[in-house]
Amino acid sequence: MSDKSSAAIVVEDLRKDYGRIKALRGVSFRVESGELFALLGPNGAGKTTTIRILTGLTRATSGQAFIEGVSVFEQSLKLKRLIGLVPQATNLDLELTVAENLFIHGLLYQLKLPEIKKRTREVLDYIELWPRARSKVKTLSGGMRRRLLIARALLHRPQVLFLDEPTVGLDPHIRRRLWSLIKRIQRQGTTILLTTHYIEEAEFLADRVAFIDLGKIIVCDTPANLMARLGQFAVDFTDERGLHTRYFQDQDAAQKEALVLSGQGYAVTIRRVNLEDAFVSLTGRKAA
Ligand SMILES: Nc1ncnc2c1ncn2[C@@H]1O[C@H](COP(=O)(O)OP(=O)(O)OP(=O)(O)O)[C@@H](O)[C@H]1O
Repeated sequence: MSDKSSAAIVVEDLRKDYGRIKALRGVSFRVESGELFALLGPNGAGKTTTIRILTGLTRATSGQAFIEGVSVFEQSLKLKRLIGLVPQATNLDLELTVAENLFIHGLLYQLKLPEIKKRTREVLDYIELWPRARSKVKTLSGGMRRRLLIARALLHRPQVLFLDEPTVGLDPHIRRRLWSLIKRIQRQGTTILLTTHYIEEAEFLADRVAFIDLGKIIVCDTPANLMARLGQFAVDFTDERGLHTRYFQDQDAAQKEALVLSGQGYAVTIRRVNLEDAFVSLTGRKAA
């Protein structure tokens, strides 16, 4: 086995059964320090289960996991200080203000009062919500609440941040704003593991992507390598059975194929290969 202490996250053969449901069937991966790693997969693939295990919210049926060399299963208190979690559901106290929500989190993490005050200002400035510090959370928009969840997860300066479907249900422009915030957090040295079923989110954000389906990782690589497996160019055409795509390494070959197909009367499009092509060809279905 590789050295556990040099990676930010090491996961070895994780299995999780919920009764007869096998949510995870032997998941293994490694995330290097400072890396942004995406678990990409359809609903029910096992993404949230993986995050819940790695953040100590659920016990695995078997397997091992280490964060910064700390055993997730044996050193849960030490683990808590190392990690921050942005859950899928907005579990903020809606009746309390933005600052009060952060204050409670600071108390739970046993931060000293001056530290809580200082960090509240810092994280709210960081996510551009300081002017709303005294607003009740129920008056914030969905995008603001999502940013506040991120600020709360960063309050105690975690080394590893877990983001479970961080932009689900948000407008495209708010999603892009969150993407740049997530990139900024990574640039400041935080290791990030995020789950998503949006392919473009993984393609845009992740240094490496693991495709997960039915509780197993199918493939794990950089977006560029995953796409290069298919080629550089895709030729789409439609017939009575639906949409078909053929892949080519060079543009000339793609253009030749497109000419042949359009000569046969098909509507044809040539485009660059994207991560969705890689996902569909590996899993045989769409992520979302
Ligand atoms: N508490 C639970 N009890 C029983 N089955 C569960 C429980 N939590 C998850 N599952 C099942 O485990 C499998 C994996 O679920 P999980 O929530 O990890 O998937 P996911 O990839 O995060 O999907 P989603 O994007 O919908 O959250 C699914 O079949 C799900 O129904």
